[in-house]
Amino acid sequence: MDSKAPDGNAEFSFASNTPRSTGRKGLPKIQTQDHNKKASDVCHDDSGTPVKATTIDELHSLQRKKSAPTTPIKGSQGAFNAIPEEERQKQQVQSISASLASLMRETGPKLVKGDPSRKGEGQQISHHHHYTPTISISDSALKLTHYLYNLSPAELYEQAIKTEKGSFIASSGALATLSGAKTGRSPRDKRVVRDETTEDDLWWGKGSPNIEMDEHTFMVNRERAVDYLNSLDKVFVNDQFLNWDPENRIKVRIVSARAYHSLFMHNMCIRPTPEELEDFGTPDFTIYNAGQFPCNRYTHHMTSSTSIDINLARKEMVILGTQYAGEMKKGLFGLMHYLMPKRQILSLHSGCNMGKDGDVALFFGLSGTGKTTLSTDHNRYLIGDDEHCWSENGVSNIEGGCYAKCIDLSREKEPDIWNAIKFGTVLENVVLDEHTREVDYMDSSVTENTRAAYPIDYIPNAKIPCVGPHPKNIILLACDAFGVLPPVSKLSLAQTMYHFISGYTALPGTEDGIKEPQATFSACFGAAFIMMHPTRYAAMLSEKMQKHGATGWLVNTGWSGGSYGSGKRIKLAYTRRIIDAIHSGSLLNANYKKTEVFGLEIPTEIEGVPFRNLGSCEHLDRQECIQGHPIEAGGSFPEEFRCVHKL
Ligand SMILES: Nc1ncnc2c1ncn2[C@@H]1O[C@H](COP(=O)(O)OP(=O)(O)OP(=O)(O)O)[C@@H](O)[C@H]1O
Ligand SMILES: O=C([O-])CC(=O)C(=O)O
Ligand SMILES: [Ca+2]
Ligand SMILES: [Mn+2]
Repeated sequence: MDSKAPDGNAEFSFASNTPRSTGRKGLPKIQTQDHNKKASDVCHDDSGTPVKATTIDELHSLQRKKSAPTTPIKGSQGAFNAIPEEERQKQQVQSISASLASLMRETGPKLVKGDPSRKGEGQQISHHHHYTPTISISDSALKLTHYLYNLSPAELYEQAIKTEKGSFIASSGALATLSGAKTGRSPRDKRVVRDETTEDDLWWGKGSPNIEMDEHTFMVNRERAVDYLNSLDKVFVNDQFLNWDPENRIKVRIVSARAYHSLFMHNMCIRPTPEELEDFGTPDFTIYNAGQFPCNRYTHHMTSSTSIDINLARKEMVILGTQYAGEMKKGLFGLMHYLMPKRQILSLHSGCNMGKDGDVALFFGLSGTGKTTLSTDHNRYLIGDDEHCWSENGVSNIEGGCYAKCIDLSREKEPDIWNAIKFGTVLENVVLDEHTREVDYMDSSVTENTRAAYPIDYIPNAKIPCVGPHPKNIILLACDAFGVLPPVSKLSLAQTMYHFISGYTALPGTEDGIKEPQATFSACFGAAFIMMHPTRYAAMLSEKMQKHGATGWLVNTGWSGGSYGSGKRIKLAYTRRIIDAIHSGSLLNANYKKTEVFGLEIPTEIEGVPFRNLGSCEHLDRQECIQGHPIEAGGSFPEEFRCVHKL
């Protein structure tokens, strides 16, 4: 990465990276009529060229074209140290066998690549083993496990629809699916192995998100997950990357039972090119997702049927008893919160975008405060919506996709997210019309925490590769249901650190079982994911902000001047204008006054934001109060209306 301004710098130049935003010149015209065609050429049912197949099976085999290799197969090109395709397949089977091996038994698993229901359709059966579907083998040592490796979205759709109840193709083309009983993360069931490696490095005890577990218990759960996965007909394997910073890229393998999980991770992690996949080798970290299978409550430490276990020494994570896909995403984020600070790189629960002049903004905030919504800005380049690293070289996205909340989603307010919900996108726990398969985003019958997971390039102005220079603005988002915080305030470095460490928000949570708004203080705006003590991250943030001259802001995306129940949430359109004024630099130069309560610097006015005293609820518009309070005639600003809400 390079931290220079975009002018003339390929790394940050947009023209080559965003062809979608430019005009589509030079596309061939579609021929709708062939004027040379004579009337006698008109096709009749029996006059077409017959299909080149004599049986139905042959016809079906014609339907599937063999993908041309995207890179020449090196072996056949006579390259020197190239591995022949057959050898590469053998290595892949060995690598995945090693991942799925029981640590207690000497035999197995016996792996076969391909779909068990499509025997003979071009699947590669590993040497010696032959699938014998007529014999039902109960002995795990003899049973074969099929694995489906880095399937494409289309293949994963088919798998999901064939075998996972609750999978539907929504009218938009997205794959609608259910995550089962858990529709949010389970932070009370997130455990981390405490051993010599982690004893001193990690944050333990009161306030820490890391519930400790011992190595032995981890192995019990690991074995349980591996046995479960091997007992299935087939498992999905994804080999992918984390972190767009090439120097700090992490290789991850996800072994899962559901096509939904495989597609989710396909979208959320960085997708390797075929060339990169050839050299993938051994993963740096492996997730075993056996979420349909519970943990055993007789097992030490288990307090429910759910356990999400991280073992940093073994570089493994085991998921039992929850199918909520966000556990995988956030489990890997936890890993980055451990690995990156060890390399002096700050990991951040933040969104990130960049203006046309290369000015980068970070958006911190707890779940639901607006990181995804506000970083997805049609006038700026999206670097990422949720997880980033800030290194000596600048910022890089950890992920390859976005995970947007979609409750009450509308095309008008969030057009880019709306348009990203199309073929390939996973739509979790939404409600759809049983006939038209149209999604009702207002419907929270399954959960308030409905989600869409899509590859970042589904956003037209995504910045690929997802890296950028050092941030200029650090925007702390708080969704304040109590209406205490002003809509925006400028922070000193000390105030930024104070708010970063306390991480205040009050909104309906993502986490399982929390539905009513409640005040939350979550260190680093993501205490559930940090691994070390919050001051460690805060110190790095402070140091980086000082070094690169970044300005801190506190933006309230919730209620202001009146609490939840007595008004409405601040309109997204107004929040966007506040954010625009931060990006443009106009807010930096505005007039400020200090509030008595927090000593916060509050701008006296913001262009396009119809309220005058930003610290109280005299917030008026020509037509309405920003918070939806009733208005009456006779106010002094802007002309004649006044909000009647009394503080
Ligand atoms: N004034 C506002 N500012 C930002 N978001 C708002 C505002 N009013 C309503 N919203 C809604 O709040 C939600 C913010 O969710 P968003 O997905 O951006 O959260 P997030 O911070 O990315 O959370 P997570 O970390 O869980 O992904 C969206 O549904 C958005 O439409
Ligand atoms: O992890 C999830 O479920 C969604 C998310 O981004 C968060 O909660 O911060
Ligand atoms: Ca988000
Ligand atoms: Mn998040």
